[in-house]
Amino acid sequence: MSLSAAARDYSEGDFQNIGPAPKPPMGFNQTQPIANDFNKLDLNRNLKQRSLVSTTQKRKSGWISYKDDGILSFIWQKRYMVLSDAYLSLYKTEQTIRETPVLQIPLTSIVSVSRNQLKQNCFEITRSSSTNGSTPISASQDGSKKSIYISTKTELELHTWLDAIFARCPLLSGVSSPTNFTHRVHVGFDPETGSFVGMPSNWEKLLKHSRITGEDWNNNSAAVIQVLQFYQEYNGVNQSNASLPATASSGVASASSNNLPTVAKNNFHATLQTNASSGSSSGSSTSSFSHSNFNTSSTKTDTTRQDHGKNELIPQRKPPSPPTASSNIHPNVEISKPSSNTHSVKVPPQQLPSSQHNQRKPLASLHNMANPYSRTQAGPTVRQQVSPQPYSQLQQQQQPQSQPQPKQNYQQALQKQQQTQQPYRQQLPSKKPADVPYVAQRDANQKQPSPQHYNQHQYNQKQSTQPQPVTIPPRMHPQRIINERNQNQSKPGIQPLIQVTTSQNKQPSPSQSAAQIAMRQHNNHPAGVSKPANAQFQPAREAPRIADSNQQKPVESTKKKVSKPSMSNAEIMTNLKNVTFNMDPTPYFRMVEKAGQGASGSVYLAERLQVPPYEDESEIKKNQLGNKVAIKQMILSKQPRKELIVNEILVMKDSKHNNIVNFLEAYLKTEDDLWVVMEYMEGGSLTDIIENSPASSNGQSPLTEPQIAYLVRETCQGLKFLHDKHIIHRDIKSDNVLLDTKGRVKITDFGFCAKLTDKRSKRATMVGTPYWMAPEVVKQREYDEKVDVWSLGIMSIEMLESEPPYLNEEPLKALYLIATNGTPKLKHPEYLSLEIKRFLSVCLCVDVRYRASTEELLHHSFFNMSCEAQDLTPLLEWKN
Ligand SMILES: Nc1ncnc2c1ncn2[C@@H]1O[C@H](COP(=O)(O)OP(=O)(O)OP(=O)(O)O)[C@@H](O)[C@H]1O
Repeated sequence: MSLSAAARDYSEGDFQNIGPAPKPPMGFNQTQPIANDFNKLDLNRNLKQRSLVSTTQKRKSGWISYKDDGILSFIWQKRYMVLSDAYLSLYKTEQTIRETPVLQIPLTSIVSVSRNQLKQNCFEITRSSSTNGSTPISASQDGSKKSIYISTKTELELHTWLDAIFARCPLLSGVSSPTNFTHRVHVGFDPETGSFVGMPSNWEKLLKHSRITGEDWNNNSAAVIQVLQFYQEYNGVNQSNASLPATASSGVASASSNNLPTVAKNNFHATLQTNASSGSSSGSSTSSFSHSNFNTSSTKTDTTRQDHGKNELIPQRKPPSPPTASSNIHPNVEISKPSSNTHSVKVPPQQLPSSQHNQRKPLASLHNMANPYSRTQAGPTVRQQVSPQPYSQLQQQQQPQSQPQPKQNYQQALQKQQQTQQPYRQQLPSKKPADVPYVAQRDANQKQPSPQHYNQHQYNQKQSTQPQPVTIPPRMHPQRIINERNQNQSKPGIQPLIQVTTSQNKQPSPSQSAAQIAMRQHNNHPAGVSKPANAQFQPAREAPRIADSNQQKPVESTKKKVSKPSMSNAEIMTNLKNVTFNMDPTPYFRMVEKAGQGASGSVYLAERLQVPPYEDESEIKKNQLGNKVAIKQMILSKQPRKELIVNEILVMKDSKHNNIVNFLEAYLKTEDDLWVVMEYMEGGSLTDIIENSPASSNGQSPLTEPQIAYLVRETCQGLKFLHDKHIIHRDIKSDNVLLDTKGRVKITDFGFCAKLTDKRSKRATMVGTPYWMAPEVVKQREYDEKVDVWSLGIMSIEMLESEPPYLNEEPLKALYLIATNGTPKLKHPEYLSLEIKRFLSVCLCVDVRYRASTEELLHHSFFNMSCEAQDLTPLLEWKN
């Protein structure tokens, strides 16, 4: 098929989002309302005829310990307790329930049930002996009261017994005393007040600041609940999120997800159940709200089970950029605008999160800008089929891949780009894309897919509306989160990596042994090395980031709540000492300048002055003298998660690859002062490149497609290396990709890496940075290496659009959008080549089965247009 013929095959259905909206949670509220059973009580039954409890009548039974207040009151006896509609009976054994019980209490005689501290999981049942079982009396008619004490094995059993007894005793209110009670809340959105009603107060506060609207709620209330759960888990320990009121954070912090809030949505409102034991719901009220506008589709949803775990919000490196009017809303994302009759949440300006008051760069109007992607029209002629089948199969169906001829393609690409850019500049202001037939907007020579080739797996190409004047905000570093929710003392989320290496330590591999032995030897090395002249150099560790001019506040100003460490300090230090030299490295380096500021420490450019005394045993050779190195200095006592640092060193040490920042050595200068020496990447991070690209300032895409192809391919090679070792990076984004002056590209920041093992081939921990997170992570499903592929796709969008999708949104809203929108939409797909869109479609495929692996990606035709390393030089000029 010719390219132009293929172009005609485009239809409106092409490039639709791949994945369906997530199923809302279900399984919520397993407990039947007490009232249901209570209503079933038949008090007029002839109780005497029912002195023996038949098994069919039995409502609940089980072993308990029992003691009464009579002569045997000091003995706890094991009994089999049976609750029927009329009696609470105690039997010696389960087999004797057809015989006369040891004790039988008519439920009509029970005047109170309450918890008791006599024993663990104990409650007291008080009955009035003046009742005969047929004539209920009120508790106030007390004749002589008798108590028995019941103790259950577990707290849970206790609660289920209490609930069951309360539900069947006519003299009790039908509502147990608060033990493990739950709030049942009808939730809705009141368009008149512009606020959510019936929410637990902490959620209400979160929503208020999230820009999640009533419309969002209508569209997918389950997803809102899901992201609230997600968000509360990691914000539970977040004190750094300026956008959250303190009360909200703290309230959420204590929230338990035992009873998952889940939506069982009816026409007008959803019912939430939150665990009251959290205390976070105290401010919530049971209320109902209904409004005709909420007549949305009713969906019974499935529940994503959440486990308790540790959460951590890594400090915000830059606050999320503030939303400004409509301009910051992604043109393809429908977000209702606040108005009196819409469902938007009204947030008074004074209540806006502090981040929303941030100053912003002057913004360019899209109407006045040239092709925003400054793309090339060139591309290989190899067609790639994308259909709903595993990516590996898709690849086999493709035409054989020719060997990439990057240089040639790049030159063609540049040529075409020069030819095509100008027309776009002319075209944009006058023509509304929506008014122009889609195909007509594209280069007639550009090859087009047939609808069947794209099926659901292509990028959303159709512009539903005319592009709004889009403002490109200064790039803000978003929050990074880690939530090892399955973590516990014995099974911390990152432990596998450490364990693996520990076992490697026992049987060192040839490549490792020398350094390991050297390090061990030097662990006891006295630090009394004389300081050279430059040793007084003491970099200001707390200084604001210098390589990042957009940073609004010093990273140190955001505090992390220290979650319970998964390893003891001593264990961490032992692990750390195994991978570091225990000595003062100051004589060996000359600090040149500060190169950057991270959350955990400052990074310095340094020059290697001397070969340390362990030269024989290490890989450091004399010819490395004078070499530039990067030294990351960290104060250990300031690290909330020291094990992440150990993790990072272990991964780096073990990952020698052209596309991974090379770890050189690490020093424990003192017990508190850690220096990690690595190769210096003078080009800075990809984020810097994007921000400083000359094209961005013209309102164009910061990088060209050939440049993107090169950068993504290099990153993908590094990722493949990690994935081959079953390591997931989990925080792929432009901030974590560094360049040197020769245009070499390397992945860094391995603190969040996780190792997949045979036993644990999937992960379920919430780790990463929200905007780059794959939907399966947001939805707290199990995931594998392909989360990095998703993030790689998002990183490609950063290079096209200067920022990841939803960056202007509050993190909570962004999570909602990731969960519900699935594959994000491009701002201007019409200016992109088919290859990059195909590439993005296989990276950003919601269904993980159809998402490409890094191995598969490396054969993608998109990389055929890759430029050469030296072609990145213009992008690095800003550093000079
Ligand atoms: N090897 C390196 N060469 C040159 N510059 C580097 C190197 N490593 C880091 N930097 C610079 O230092 C900055 C901070 O790096 P770091 O890895 O500490 O960042 P972070 O990921 O934000 O923090 P952390 O890893 O502590 O959470 C980077 O943005 C980069 O500009």
